[in-house]
Amino acid sequence: MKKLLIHPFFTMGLAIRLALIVGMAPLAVTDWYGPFLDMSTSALTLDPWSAWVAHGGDPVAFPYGYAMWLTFLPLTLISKIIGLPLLYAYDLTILAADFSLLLILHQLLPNRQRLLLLTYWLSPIIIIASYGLGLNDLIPALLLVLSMLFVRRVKLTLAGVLLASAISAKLSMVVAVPFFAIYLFNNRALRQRSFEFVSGFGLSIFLLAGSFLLSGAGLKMLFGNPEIEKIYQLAIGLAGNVSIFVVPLIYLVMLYLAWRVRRLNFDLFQATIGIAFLLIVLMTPSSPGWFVWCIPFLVLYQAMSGRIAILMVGAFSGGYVLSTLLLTQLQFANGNEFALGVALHIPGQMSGHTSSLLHTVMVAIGGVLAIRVWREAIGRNDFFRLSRKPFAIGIAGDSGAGKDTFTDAITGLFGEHSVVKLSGDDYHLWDRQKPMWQVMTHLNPMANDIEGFCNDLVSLTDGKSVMSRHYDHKTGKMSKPFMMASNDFIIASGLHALYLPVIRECYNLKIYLDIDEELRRHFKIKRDVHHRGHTIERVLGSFEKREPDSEQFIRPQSRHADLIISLQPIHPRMLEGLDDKHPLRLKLVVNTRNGFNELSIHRTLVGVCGLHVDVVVNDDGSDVQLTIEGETSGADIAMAAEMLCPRVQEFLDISPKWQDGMLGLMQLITLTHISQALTKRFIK
Ligand SMILES: Nc1ncnc2c1ncn2[C@@H]1O[C@H](COP(=O)(O)OP(=O)(O)OP(=O)(O)O)[C@@H](O)[C@H]1O
Ligand SMILES: O=C(CO)[C@H](O)[C@H](O)COP(=O)(O)O
Repeated sequence: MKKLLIHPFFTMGLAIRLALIVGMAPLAVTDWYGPFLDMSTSALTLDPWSAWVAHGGDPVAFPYGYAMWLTFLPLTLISKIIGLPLLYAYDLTILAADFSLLLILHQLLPNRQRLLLLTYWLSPIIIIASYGLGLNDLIPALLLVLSMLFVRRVKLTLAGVLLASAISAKLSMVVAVPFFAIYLFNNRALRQRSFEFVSGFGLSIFLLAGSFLLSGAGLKMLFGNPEIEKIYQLAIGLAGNVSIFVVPLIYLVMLYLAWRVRRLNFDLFQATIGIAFLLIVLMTPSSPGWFVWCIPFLVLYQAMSGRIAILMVGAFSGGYVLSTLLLTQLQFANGNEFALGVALHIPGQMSGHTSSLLHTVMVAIGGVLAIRVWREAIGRNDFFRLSRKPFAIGIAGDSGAGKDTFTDAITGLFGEHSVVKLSGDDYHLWDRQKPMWQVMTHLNPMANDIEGFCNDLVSLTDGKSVMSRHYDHKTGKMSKPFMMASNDFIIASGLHALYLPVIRECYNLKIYLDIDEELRRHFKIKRDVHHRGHTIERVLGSFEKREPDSEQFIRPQSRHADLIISLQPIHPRMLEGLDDKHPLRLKLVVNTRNGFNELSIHRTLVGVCGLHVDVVVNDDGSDVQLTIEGETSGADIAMAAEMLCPRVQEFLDISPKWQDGMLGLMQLITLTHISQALTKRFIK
């Protein structure tokens, strides 16, 4: 923040603001807001609107709710006590809101001080609307952006309270509500907690709007405000009295498009609200203050897009300055006035034409900006791609290799709400007691409905639901069929998950679990005896019986994997005479076929997790082998993941479950590969 405040652009913007606060006396403040605030603080009442109208005040003077009034109250009261002109109390409140908005944008765009100061703090739209014309649109804009920041930080109750306050400050902010609803509802992780937002929003609306609704005069001022009619002005007349209102039509289309994106990320969320505001402002004879609503969104867009966007917003702002000054007079504190049309000797009608021409240019630039925002923030977006097609991971390996354990660990990262699991065990052709198992093992593809597995996988990757059954390892029987819906992530695991070429085609990432054979037998014996009700003799017998099928059908699948993960004991003979008192000490050997960022992984695993890592890379850099040893915690692995794959962080659950030790490292390595595969999908 220090960097922001000592930058010359900050000083320049502040000096301009202070000069305007001293030098200007905008009519909106001297004729409307100032007198209203003066009267409302002379005799404090909970219904200043009725008191104002009863004293013969202009009904258009303060058509806002409690949030707006309460924002101005403290400095108005203080200035009355210390005898400062009320105009300063008003301007300083605006300045405080303005500075707060700068700081919030700084939170959203850390390390972009120069750009932020150039595009926000020196924005002529903010300066002219707020300090030249005295308009108060910064207050609702600040509350709205603050609400979005708290949504991003998953402080949803507070976000709801702030959105309700933004609407109370200015009814137009209601435009953003459906976008909040779509964002929260379509994002499964947030949907679980959306009641927090709803309760904060509902309670605040009840308190802020409920008491306002009791004020008949307040309601009249709000709904009698001619500004509201502006959204109906652009209309296409049909037969009789019926017209199509263009602005509501565009707004509804925007809502539909946002809804169609099944899962919005934060960039998409703020981009859609920004576009909605931009289009509404451009398609109406909007007040100069309305443009202020778009500025925070345009700042975020300029940060994302770069130079051309900055130039376009600069041209847009230039058009705003000229057209506003042609149509609106500036009022100075010393009683002088300034009208650009008069200064340039442009006759009244001409200045209207010139202003309309400028507005047309602004609509053209604004329209292009809206399309660019849509294209860049929405088209080039991981979530958008994910929403079109789920991300499918295939995990194959022998019985007891750890497929279910690993699947559950990956699910813990994304959250049960975002994952659908397809298990090969559910496609065994027969229940446990069927005689067919005397002649065939589960490892034989013929003993499984691999076609059914494949069809269901294809349907799920196509976003369709499937009818599935579950094989219960306790009873050895299949469950009744049930409906299984597709989801953002599909994890298909099984003995034959990489067996058929057509199955392999479905995956974005193919993994083979190549666990050390002794370790696999150790894990399987423990699990089958303790959890699946088998005798030790039967399990030992099954190893011999299954070995030929394992060699023929299971192990060759590793050839097709992008990533082979092998859990091994540190010493080859460590499992002999093992007891439960001494924990197993394991190492992880990872082989990847598509090359990956082994140098940064190496650095991070050593630096952040304190592990020992060996790296072997083949000649062309495509095959990489990592051997990882040591103890590490889930918290350290989470930190490493933030550094190694920042782009996938917003795919993760609100509180992703990172495992300690080797399982956590398997999660991390897999996440780096998911990130890589998503990037590939993004480039294609
Ligand atoms: N990474 C791991 N760390 C510690 N224990 C593990 C790990 N992977 C597997 N295990 C142990 O091995 C046992 C078998 O794992 P799991 O049930 O996940 O294997 P599977 O491949 O799904 O087996 P199956 O195909 O027979 O269902 C588990 O009960 C678990 O205790
Ligand atoms: O190989 C297996 C899973 O991959 C199992 O052995 C198979 O599912 C049969 O299970 P159970 O022995 O509990 O009936």
